[in-house]
Amino acid sequence: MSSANGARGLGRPGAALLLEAEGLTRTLPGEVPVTLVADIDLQIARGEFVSIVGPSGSGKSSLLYLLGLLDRPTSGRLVLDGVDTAGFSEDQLADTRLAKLGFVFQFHFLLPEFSLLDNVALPMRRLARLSEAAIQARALALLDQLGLKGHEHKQPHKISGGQRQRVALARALANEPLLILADEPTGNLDSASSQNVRSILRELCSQNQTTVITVTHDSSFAAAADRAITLVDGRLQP
Ligand SMILES: Nc1ncnc2c1ncn2[C@@H]1O[C@H](COP(=O)(O)OP(=O)(O)OP(=O)(O)O)[C@@H](O)[C@H]1O
Repeated sequence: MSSANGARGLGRPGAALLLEAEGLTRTLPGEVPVTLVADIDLQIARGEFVSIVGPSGSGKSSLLYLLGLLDRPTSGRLVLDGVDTAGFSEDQLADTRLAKLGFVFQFHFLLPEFSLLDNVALPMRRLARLSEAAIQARALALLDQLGLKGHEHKQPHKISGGQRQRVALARALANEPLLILADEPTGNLDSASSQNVRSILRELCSQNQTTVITVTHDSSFAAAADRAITLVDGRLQP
């Protein structure tokens, strides 16, 4: 991990840019408007592993939601994979999230009535790029890769918390995203499971050139990242 924030430049000079934010600001309207994040300038390269750190309430999740197209900025620009997202309709945002992004949250958000296999297959079925046979084969391969072979037909309540988080990770990887956004992905896990999820994310970056941005309070996570960026009161620290 670099010691400096490197917030305004790429963590890997010369690497291709995946994401660029310029003056990104999100204010909630109201009698007293609340600014969640302000004037965020940030460049993230393909294959970079970035962790967002900072005190509670500093705007980390708000920034992650903006970068993941789950929320819209009130001002500023966000370019993802060479495309300015400013004029995107809700459908375009949803399509981009489905095709290019993968999400992992502190809570797994697996569908309880679905098998693990169907949970992982769901984003691929929505994207509809593969045949049903190929979708099932890929879901099985991902579950296998994440150490869940033999559990495919179980429902999420039949496996452990660490296993559920690995299923959530398999689901996030289903459509081969360019970028994984993870909000406290190890927040509910014991230390062995945390270590496991952390090394899987680290490997993804190194082997597949998948970019990972994670919000974390876990100092081991921040230490495993290529770069940590720090938010205080909604602003990036230089
Ligand atoms: N919908 C909302 N309405 C009002 N205030 C909000 C809303 N969402 C977030 N905030 C406030 O915006 C600030 C940033 O919140 P955010 O969740 O992004 O911070 P965080 O750094 O992720 O916090 P934590 O580490 O505790 O999860 C906080 O002060 C929070 O209370």
